[in-house]
Amino acid sequence: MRIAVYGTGAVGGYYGGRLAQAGHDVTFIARGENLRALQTNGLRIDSTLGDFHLNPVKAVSDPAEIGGVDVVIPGVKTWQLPPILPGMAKLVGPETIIVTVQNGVDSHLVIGEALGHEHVIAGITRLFSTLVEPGHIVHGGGAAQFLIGELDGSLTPRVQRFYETLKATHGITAELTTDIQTELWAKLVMITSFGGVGSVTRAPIGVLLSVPQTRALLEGSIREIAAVAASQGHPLAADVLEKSLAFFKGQPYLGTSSLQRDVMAGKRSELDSLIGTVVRLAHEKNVPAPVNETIYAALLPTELKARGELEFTI
Ligand SMILES: NC(=O)C1=CN([C@@H]2O[C@H](COP(=O)(O)OP(=O)(O)OC[C@H]3O[C@@H](n4cnc5c(N)ncnc54)[C@H](OP(=O)(O)O)[C@@H]3O)[C@@H](O)[C@H]2O)C=CC1
Ligand SMILES: CC(C)(CO)C(=O)C(=O)O
Repeated sequence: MRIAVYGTGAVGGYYGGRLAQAGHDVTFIARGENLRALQTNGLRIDSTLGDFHLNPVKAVSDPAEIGGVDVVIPGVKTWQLPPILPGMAKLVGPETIIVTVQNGVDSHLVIGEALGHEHVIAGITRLFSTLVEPGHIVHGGGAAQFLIGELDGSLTPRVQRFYETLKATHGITAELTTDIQTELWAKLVMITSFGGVGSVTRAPIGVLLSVPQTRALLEGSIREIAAVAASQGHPLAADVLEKSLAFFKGQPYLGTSSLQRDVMAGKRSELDSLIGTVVRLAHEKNVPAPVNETIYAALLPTELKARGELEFTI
């Protein structure tokens, strides 16, 4: 299968690396030091599911050098998606599928509006991965899940084919769903509560669960987002709270989310596409969301600073 990974960071690099390791024709699109490292030393992945080093790898800066592929995996953060859409168009032929991996509930819409909804399959990834230095990814924790589904729920040959490809790939736990929209909301519940409470407290998940006050914040956030999901026509299972808490309990004591790691590093984060989306939709539908509103407000000053829209030093 011809695959292009647009944005070779923690997630795109991990899944693209595994697919390349399995023998697929994968080209990585990267920039800066990361591109230079990939072109010079290849892609190194240290993973609890087995370390590997791909050298050489196909890595370019300009998607026009690749042309149309079977599958595009955009590996960038949500706020980095709009600038890459013109480049992504160069990878898309009549049969190309674009499979999202982003947290949040609207990356598939952003891409679909620009490049055609018919090309987009939504995906959800669950893994703990970090680009620790250019060309070098560390995957910790357990399985690296990749759940995919057509947006209308149909089991088309193309979604089944990509599912079978993922399933046959070592280091990827593939899942196929007929209700990806609800799954996106279930993931939003989990990542936004975990990421939001972790970001304001600067504490890992083991601590958040063990301190009654922060556990109450987690639970309050989960309940609010579940109510927002229902208001959007995606009611979640009645046990969403229990399931989210069970997922958190299964994580290492020091586990953090990608949102929290970005906030703590002073980098621009996915605050707007995660907590911001919850707050905006709650307002629109008059759903009470005091926990998420407070977390959003508390994180906004440092987020604006990271975006260069506000300057302060203390
Ligand atoms: N990390 C994780 O464990 C998980 C992350 N996710 C989600 O996956 C998505 C990706 O996150 P993650 O992999 O952590 O992010 P990373 O920051 O590690 O990776 C994004 C990569 O895309 C590159 N990039 C951005 N814009 C461009 C561009 N115009 N041209 C070329 N390369 C570009 C970045 O380069 P540069 O550094 O130069 O900007 C970076 O290398 C997010 O939506 C996140 O929420 C989901 C589950 C787990
Ligand atoms: C759920 C979690 C924490 C791991 O997949 C995640 O999505 C993230 O870190 O962005």
